[in-house]
Amino acid sequence: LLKGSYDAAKKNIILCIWGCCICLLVTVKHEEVVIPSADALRLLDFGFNDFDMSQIAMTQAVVRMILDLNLPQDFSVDYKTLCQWVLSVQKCYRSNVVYHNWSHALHTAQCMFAMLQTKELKSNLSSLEVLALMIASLCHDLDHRGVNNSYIERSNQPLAQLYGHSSLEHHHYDMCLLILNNPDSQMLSSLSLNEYRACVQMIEKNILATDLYVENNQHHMTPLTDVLDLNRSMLMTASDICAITKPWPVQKRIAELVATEFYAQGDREKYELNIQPMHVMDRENSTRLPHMQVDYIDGICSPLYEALASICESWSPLKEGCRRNRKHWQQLADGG
Ligand SMILES: CCCOc1ccc(S(=O)(=O)N2CCN(C)CC2)cc1-c1nc(CC)cc(=O)[nH]1
Ligand SMILES: [Zn+2]
Repeated sequence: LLKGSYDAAKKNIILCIWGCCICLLVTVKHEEVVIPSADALRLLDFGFNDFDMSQIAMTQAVVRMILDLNLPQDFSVDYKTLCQWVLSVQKCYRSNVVYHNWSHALHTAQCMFAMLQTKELKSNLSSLEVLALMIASLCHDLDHRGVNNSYIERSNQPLAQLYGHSSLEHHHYDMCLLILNNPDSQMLSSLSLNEYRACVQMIEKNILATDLYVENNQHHMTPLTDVLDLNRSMLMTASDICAITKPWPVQKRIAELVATEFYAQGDREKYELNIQPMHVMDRENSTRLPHMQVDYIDGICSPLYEALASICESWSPLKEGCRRNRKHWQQLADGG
């Protein structure tokens, strides 16, 4: 009897080892064969755009970026959880929003990835900081409705009741945590408690940093504010607004998407809320668009990209792209 059960047990063990090998092979093969390389997807190129990519290709691009940053190895994230997490994030962007959608999230994450992969940055950021920056880049506009904070506050949407200022950014962060804590997509499940706390705290700061129009004047920042926080929010903003640095045909097309979304909000303010929309959101001023873009570049974009290029030479393409687009917008503003 003993001998028999021993043989049966041995057979089971061999079977299950075989099983593991097979599924391991499939996983490795699956990962190796299906996900194109960063070069093939042009993920290291600041001129990257995802206009001609299918939903699947966009998912693969995110998986490739996370794999190339060694994050699954560093934080023992299994491949299935990684794919589930990416797909969940992708699903929580609204396809009926013309600008603040999954394509914008991918553009933001790809710019972050290209900056992170420069030799200067690779060395002096910890893997945990890189993880927090990539998660925040992908999640920073989750479930965006195509309207800004002031519309939400003035239209008394539930979100306004929920949060005071920066209501949208708080909502994006909450959605990000929701997905991270969902059993099938727990990317952070292997982190220690301290690592987890540090990571979600950085993710919150990174997402709140993308509220472009919050007063960032110095007296709000405590004198001891960690310079790295400032740098992290500079990296987040640089990635968030990277469309202004893209080749002119790409910048022109994205500006049209931004304008379409802004004017749709302006229309809703006029006809639903009976209030006068902000200058920027009123389609009556659409002839002023090139002037506004020049002001946008001079007021927000150039100072940021000039500063970044002075910190890290490899980021100069962002500054140059922004300068080229300013020339195009200035020509249009001059009636060119
Ligand atoms: C393209 C339609 C017009 O787009 C703009 C018009 C004005 C300004 S602004 O910096 O002068 N400023 C913003 C703060 N408001 C409170 C006052 C006005 C920015 C943009 C703009 N923003 C983004 C980021 C979403 C992308 C983009 O390409 N352009
Ligand atoms: Zn954004």
